Amino acid sequence: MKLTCTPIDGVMVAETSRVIDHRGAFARLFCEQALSEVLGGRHIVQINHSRTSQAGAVRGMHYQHAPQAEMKLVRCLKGRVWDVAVDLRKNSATFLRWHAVELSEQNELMMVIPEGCAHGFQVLEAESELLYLHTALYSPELEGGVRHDDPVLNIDWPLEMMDISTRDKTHTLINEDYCGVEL
Ligand SMILES: Cc1cn([C@H]2C[C@H](O)[C@@H](COP(=O)(O)OP(=O)(O)O[C@H]3O[C@@H](C)C(=O)[C@@H](O)[C@H]3O)O2)c(=O)[nH]c1=O
Repeated sequence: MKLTCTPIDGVMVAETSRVIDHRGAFARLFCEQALSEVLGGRHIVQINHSRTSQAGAVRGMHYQHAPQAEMKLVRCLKGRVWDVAVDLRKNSATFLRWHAVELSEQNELMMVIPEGCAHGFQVLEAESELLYLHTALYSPELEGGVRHDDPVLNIDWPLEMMDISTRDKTHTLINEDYCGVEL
């Protein structure tokens, strides 16, 4: 797995590849050893999958608060998505900056999103599927969110935004008192 840094500390892109032969293909989706530098002692404790029907649909921007703050590794198994990480770490040099990468079935990239960064995505092709690897258990009471259309973040979304959940439409907007996520 080849790892590439992004302008946001800890947000990384891992390149993977599949082996193709006459029967089809074989791919390694996760390797604790190859990702040991990224994981830094963390362990994958939950694997989730989502399918999103409509192109243009946006999910996010989500994170979990301590003590269940988590690193997520995200890849697209089917279709194409515009995957976005937002830095919410209060003392980070890139506080409130975002970084986006297109993830697709073809490019086989995996986005690494560390604790204190929110994650969201827009589906570029109908019926796109994502696979998530998580380093903490799902804890609904510790979920946090920021708005995908928050003017302070000013995230570029390639398509018209649609099919957004009620929860995602109602995350609190960032104001001048916002001081970020404590880890
Ligand atoms: C995230 C999650 C949801 N659920 C349930 C709650 C709800 O009934 C249903 C759908 O949940 P949500 O609306 O939160 O699904 P969704 O908006 O797709 O949530 C996901 O969004 C992206 C951006 C992420 O980064 C993920 O970590 C996750 O937060 O599934 C679980 O049982 N386990 C989970 O880990």
